[in-house]
Amino acid sequence: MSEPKPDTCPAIRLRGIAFDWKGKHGFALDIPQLEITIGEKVFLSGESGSGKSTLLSLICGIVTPDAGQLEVNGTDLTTLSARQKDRLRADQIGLIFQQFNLLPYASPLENILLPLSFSAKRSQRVSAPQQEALRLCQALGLSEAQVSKAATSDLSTGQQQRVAVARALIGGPSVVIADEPTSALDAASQSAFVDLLIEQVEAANATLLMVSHDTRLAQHFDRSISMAELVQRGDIT
Ligand SMILES: Nc1ncnc2c1ncn2[C@@H]1O[C@H](COP(=O)(O)OP(=O)(O)OP(=O)(O)O)[C@@H](O)[C@H]1O
Repeated sequence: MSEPKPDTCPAIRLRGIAFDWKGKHGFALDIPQLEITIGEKVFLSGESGSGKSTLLSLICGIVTPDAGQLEVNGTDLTTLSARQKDRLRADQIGLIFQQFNLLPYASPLENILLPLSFSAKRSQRVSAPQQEALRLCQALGLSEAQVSKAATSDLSTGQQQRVAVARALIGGPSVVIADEPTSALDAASQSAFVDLLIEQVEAANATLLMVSHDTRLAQHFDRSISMAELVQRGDIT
């Protein structure tokens, strides 16, 4: 179930998605269609509160649509149990959060290796985990001394962001989802960080969907879409 299908199906495919956060003033999201092909790097923008994070949560299987189809590598998440969705997410999706969600008192290396303990599939793809973590860190501009620090909270914001990327990429997930990963960085570092992220996503042959408010970053991507476009007329690939 949780192995990517080897054919030409899109990495992400949504059809007729309807979702609302239940409650008195529940926010509703309707997305006629969205298709992201394997290896594509897509930039997603939208006003605050337009539903970007909600859409990412749907794609990751964290929340379930009320209607429609939502496929990741050809598997329709709406047909899976909660446990199967957790497995698919652990095996196939690398996540980078706005606030990094790193364990502050664990070392950077321990943080990076964490996804391997949640996914046998990702673990199997890495024969020497420590070396692979160091290789990723080196590619992302983190020195061995920085990665070897006792606590991740001892690193700078930019360094922690790189740790978060290495954690998302380890074990070769086929899809990388990044929610405002540059918001804690200064303007000068943002562009360089996105270049680095894209370079590593390409090296891993992964698909990238990144959310940001900063539309200047869109130029680094294969395609840029906005929530307004998605919701009003659907996404045409
Ligand atoms: N867990 C939740 N429960 C109820 N409502 C929620 C929840 N998460 C988000 N919402 C609501 O859904 C709407 C869209 O929020 P979402 O975080 O998806 O937007 P966003 O475009 O990512 O915003 P921002 O750019 O400010 O992060 C908001 O009205 C928000 O209050």
